[in-house]
Amino acid sequence: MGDFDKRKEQITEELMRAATDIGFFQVVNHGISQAEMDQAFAVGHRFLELPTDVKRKRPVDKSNFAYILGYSTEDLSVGTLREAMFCGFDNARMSQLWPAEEDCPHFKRDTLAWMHRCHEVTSRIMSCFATGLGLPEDYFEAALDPAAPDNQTAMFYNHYPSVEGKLFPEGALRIAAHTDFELLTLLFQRPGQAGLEVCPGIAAGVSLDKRPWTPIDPIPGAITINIGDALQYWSDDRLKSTFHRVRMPRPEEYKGPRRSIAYFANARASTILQGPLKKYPEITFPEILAQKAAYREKHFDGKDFDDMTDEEKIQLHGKLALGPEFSPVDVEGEFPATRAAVPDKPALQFLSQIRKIAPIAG
Ligand SMILES: O=C(O)CCC(=O)C(=O)O
Ligand SMILES: [Fe+2]
Repeated sequence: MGDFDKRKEQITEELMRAATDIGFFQVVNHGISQAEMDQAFAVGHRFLELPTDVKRKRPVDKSNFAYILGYSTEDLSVGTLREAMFCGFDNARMSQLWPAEEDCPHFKRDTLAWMHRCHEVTSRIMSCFATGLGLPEDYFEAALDPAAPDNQTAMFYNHYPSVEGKLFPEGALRIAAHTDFELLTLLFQRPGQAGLEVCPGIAAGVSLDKRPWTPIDPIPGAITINIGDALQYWSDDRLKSTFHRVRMPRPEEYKGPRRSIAYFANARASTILQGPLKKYPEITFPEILAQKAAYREKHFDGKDFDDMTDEEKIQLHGKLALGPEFSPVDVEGEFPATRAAVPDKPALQFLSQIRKIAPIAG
């Protein structure tokens, strides 16, 4: 992305090609230095290495849709955990969740500075997508505004504990196959800590494990970027939200702790999403989640996302995130398609089940 202003047209073309085809890509010369990335990992470390009781002073807050904040551990398959600190921009909810200065000096200052750097990259990429979709280049800008009280962007400092010496079944995963819900994910990986894989081109009727998974190995200095469900919706399915997962290390691979940072850029809760082609009805992000939740209740009897078969996951993604059959009518009865009528609770339950957030044991 170097010489962005001069090369914007070419960069837009390349980003559109990657996003309309695979939906996952890596960018370099994006303006964030290796030193800044290392510093961000160090800040995340500084918090995640605190004693558990200190971290638990800022327990995860799931009170708002997909926008979860605070310290969480997730109970994943085979008894492994991902622990993470979820941070938002400096709004009312987040203000309760910053660690105390004496527990983790400068965490808030450093994290916010880092999130603003991620916002700058996001902003440039989204301006390219706006142009590529035939919209004014600042089309997405207001939806991403870090200062808006209903901003829903979250940045995760992730830690997947070491699996050294642990036994796990073949095919075990550190994160099961899923698509991201939001607009755009910026993922920062550590060299030598592989495991992320993608499976583009999902179509209902084809099981995930019957399709080839392609590794997205860390490239020093690069940012791995993917489209989320909300942007697929907002782009009339032109930009693709793609299934991905993190697999366990193979016998010959590094098995120590795995760290990543994920910046989930999201539209403000009040943003009305509808693509220029008007393929789908106007909707807000919280409503997308409510629709998914209702669909899941109706068709999968409230089944936990991690317990779904691949086929069911694909169905849920295809039908509701966004596939051609998407329509509020899918959930008629339970969810009138009026904005004010959509309750937030089912979406919330749905999300917490998908992410399987559970308090740390012991
Ligand atoms: O940690 C990673 O490499 C991927 C994380 C991820 O896919 C997610 O949190 O949605
Ligand atoms: Fe993801």
